[in-house]
Amino acid sequence: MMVSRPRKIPNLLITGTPGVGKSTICQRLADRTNYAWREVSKIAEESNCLDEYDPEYQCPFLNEDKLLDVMEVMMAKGGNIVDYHGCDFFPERWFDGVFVIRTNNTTLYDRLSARGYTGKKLEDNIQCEIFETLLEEAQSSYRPEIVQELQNDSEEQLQKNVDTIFEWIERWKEDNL
Ligand SMILES: Nc1ncnc2c1ncn2[C@@H]1O[C@H](COP(=O)(O)OP(=O)(O)O)[C@@H](O)[C@H]1O
Repeated sequence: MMVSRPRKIPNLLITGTPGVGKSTICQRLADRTNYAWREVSKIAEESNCLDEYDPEYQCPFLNEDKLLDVMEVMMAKGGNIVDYHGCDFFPERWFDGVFVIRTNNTTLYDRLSARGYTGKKLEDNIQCEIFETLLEEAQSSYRPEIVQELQNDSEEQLQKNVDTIFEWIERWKEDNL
């Protein structure tokens, strides 16, 4: 049996509806910390964790079990910034901090339209943000004290969010020496 040891550096989960700014935040954080930015969609694609195409949502089904096996090794030592628009299937023990990124509906609509989303895909993602689906998913999957919601509509908020997460990392390291 694998014995789990405490991590010296934390693992973070950055989650939220597509378009809220997860990648942008992760990129800046990774540059600043040298932690590994784990784009789950990319890992799934590169590691053949995608099953057949879902015509309704215009994206492939994710083989979650296979993906978790692939990621387990990466997560062991800490120093990971995991980026995904879902969070309830990861093991709770992987994460020390969970950040749910939020964006107001009109801004999100513009960002997703600019990305080429239309029709049901666009509407479903806007609904997902309106109904706070990812926030609820995070709150029901992780201890409330490790879940933080960050509003990310403007460049000013973007910088503030990166600072907030960076400071959280520094504090976590001090508290877990
Ligand atoms: N705080 C922000 N202010 C303005 N534009 C932003 C902000 N955060 C992200 N964006 C822009 O919104 C779009 C979607 O961001 P992205 O990081 O790709 O989102 P996600 O990874 O959640 O899908 C990109 O064009 C990005 O440049």
